[in-house]
Amino acid sequence: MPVSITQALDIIDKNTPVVNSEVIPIEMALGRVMSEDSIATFDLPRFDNSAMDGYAVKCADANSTVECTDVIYAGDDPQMTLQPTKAIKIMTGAPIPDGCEAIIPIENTTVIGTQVTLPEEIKKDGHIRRAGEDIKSGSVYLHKGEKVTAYSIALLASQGVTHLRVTRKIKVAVFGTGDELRPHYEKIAPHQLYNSNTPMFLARAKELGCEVEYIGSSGDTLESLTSAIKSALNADIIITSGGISMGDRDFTKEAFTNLGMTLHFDKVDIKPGKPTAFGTIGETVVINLPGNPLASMVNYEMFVRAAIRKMSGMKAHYHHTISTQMREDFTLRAGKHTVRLGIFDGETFMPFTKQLPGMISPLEQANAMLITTPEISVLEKGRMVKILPINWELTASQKEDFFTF
Ligand SMILES: Nc1nc2c(c(=O)[nH]1)N[C@H]1C(S)=C(S)[C@@H](COP(=O)(O)OP(=O)(O)OC[C@H]3O[C@@H](n4cnc5c(N)ncnc54)[C@H](O)[C@@H]3O)O[C@H]1N2
Ligand code: MOO
Repeated sequence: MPVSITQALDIIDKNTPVVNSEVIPIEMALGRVMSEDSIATFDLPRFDNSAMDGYAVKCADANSTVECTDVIYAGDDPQMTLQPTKAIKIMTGAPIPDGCEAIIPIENTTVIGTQVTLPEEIKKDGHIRRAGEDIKSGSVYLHKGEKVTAYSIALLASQGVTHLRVTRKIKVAVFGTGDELRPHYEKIAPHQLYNSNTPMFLARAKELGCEVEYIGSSGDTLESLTSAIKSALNADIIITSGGISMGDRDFTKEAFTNLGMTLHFDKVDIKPGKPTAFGTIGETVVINLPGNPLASMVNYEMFVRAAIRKMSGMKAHYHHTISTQMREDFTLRAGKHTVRLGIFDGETFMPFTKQLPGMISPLEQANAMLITTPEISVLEKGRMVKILPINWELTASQKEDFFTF
């Protein structure tokens, strides 16, 4: 019995372990997932400072002319106190002197020699950046389970952090099965075909932040499959394609089971990609995808991506959708949970009219997919639909329903 897409995702979630962690320099941490919270050890900004090049003044001196003989630069440690009827010239980022109540930007003053005429009104705290207004000492500024971005790195650097604990890179091993498959760098006979799935799996795993090992392709015999699997067993995730339906030489599942794989499901109620299987050998996750390129890509996006996110320790590891409208009317065959690839243009979504499980070109053009429930046979122009983006990561920390019905 096939499991539903939702059941399949639940099973993957439950049976996919999070990889262990390592400590690395922040410069190397881009795209990794935080294994612990980062707690601020000091306020940011660290001290009250000026947001403008201008004058440190007192509010009571508004609408008068004050004397200025001192100047404070960024990086100075000013041991001075501002007195009434005086101003101290100050640069952006410089610590404000004691007694300073506001900063007046240079362009709002009139300066003649040491005499500075101030505006009619001075707002208390104007143009002063207060210590801790960005991050308070002791607060959590990055959370366990978050992906490290360029901006997380900025925060870490601003706290003087050199290293952080993140989950290690996930090791993915990929291979295709089928005697007809040949690597793209060889000459082939007219009855053979190039293995396009394996390079696709490999590139996609890299895009998703994994380390990848290319096992190439295995023949259709049990022996050949067993040897390919054995050389992949040090991986965290093994992704294969082909050899999993009803054909006389479809031995993939058998070869994995012989090597100790617990099979958690071997069919999903999804079109295309019904023969998708998921198992585990110890801590290693195995996903057998169908050989048909479009079916394997769709189920990679649906299931492999979910497993990678879960394994990486991401808190927001569930698929997240965009709600949009149909660009034009679209008819499809009812009766199945169907995935349609298409293009989201920022306002509307339009599925491709030509999409068959063996095709490759739609994979390259699509940037999103839509999943319909069995009763749907037509999607009218303007109808609200939910889509899963392919080209960018949109994730949720709560499980979400992503079907269009
Ligand atoms: N009697 C039945 N036949 C089939 C069923 C079924 O339920 N009953 N399901 C069909 C469905 S749905 C799919 S999908 C395919 C899945 O088949 P396999 O996963 O066993 O894949 P293969 O038979 O090995 O190959 C299918 C197709 O894809 C091409 N292929 C395989 N690997 C690659 C690769 N690495 N790169 C490019 N192309 C690849 C292969 O040459 C075949 O054309 O089964 C249906 N049949
Ligand atoms: O999964 Mo198959 O590609 O549905 O025909």
